[in-house]
Amino acid sequence: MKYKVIKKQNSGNSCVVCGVNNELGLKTSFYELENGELVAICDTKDWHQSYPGRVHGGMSAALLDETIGRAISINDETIWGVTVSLDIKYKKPVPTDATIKIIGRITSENRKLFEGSGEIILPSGEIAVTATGKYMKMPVEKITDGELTSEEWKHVEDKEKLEYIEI
Ligand SMILES: CCCCC/C=C\C/C=C\C/C=C\C/C=C\CCCC(=O)SCCNC(=O)CCNC(=O)[C@H](O)C(C)(C)COP(=O)(O)OP(=O)(O)OC[C@H]1O[C@@H](n2cnc3c(N)ncnc32)[C@H](O)[C@@H]1OP(=O)(O)O
Repeated sequence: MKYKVIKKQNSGNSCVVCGVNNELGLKTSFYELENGELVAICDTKDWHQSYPGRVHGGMSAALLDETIGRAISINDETIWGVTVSLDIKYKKPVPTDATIKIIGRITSENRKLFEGSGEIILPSGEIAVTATGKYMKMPVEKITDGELTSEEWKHVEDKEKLEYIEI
């Protein structure tokens, strides 16, 4: 199904998942959709492998962790969190040199914690990895011991603006 993109989220600078200046990272982009979910898109590379041709399970976990963790900011971009637990199920190999999508959503929230779920979707449309995660809400100044500078957290325009994403 095709969903309208409501907003592209900001990118980090050095983050292994979303950092635009991390040459070995996944350089993932995140889009808020009309259905209230977050979708991430990235190109897996040879240097993200465990076995040849297969993305390292830790990279898949990092992608799901960040996608679920970012989904909380769809309704309030001042909420940040740190992961307290993450449960991953690897159902199919994720190939290197592929464009993959990662979906994340929030399933529950209270004053201190939030929980969510997500999936990695292969180019074929098959679900390769699923996850559930729990996060503790924390002000960004407490997470980083620093300021949220425009270098560390910025809007990056796509070469071609994505209007819709097919999931
Ligand atoms: C400045 C620039 C920044 C720009 C950022 C750029 C790029 C970043 C990329 C993306 C950013 C966007 C969003 C991404 C979101 C997620 C992505 C990945 C996030 C991570 O990659 S993050 C790394 C891994 N993660 C950690 O690094 C956490 C390490 N850990 C701790 O730091 C502590 O563990 C802490 C603080 C969590 C708790 O410590 P604490 O001392 O406060 O804990 P304490 O025991 O006192 O618990 C207090 C109350 O929480 C309850 N509680 C605790 N744990 C619980 C659990 N598991 N389940 C249920 N309840 C729990 C207790 O029951 C108690 O409740 P009560 O008060 O009611 O008794």
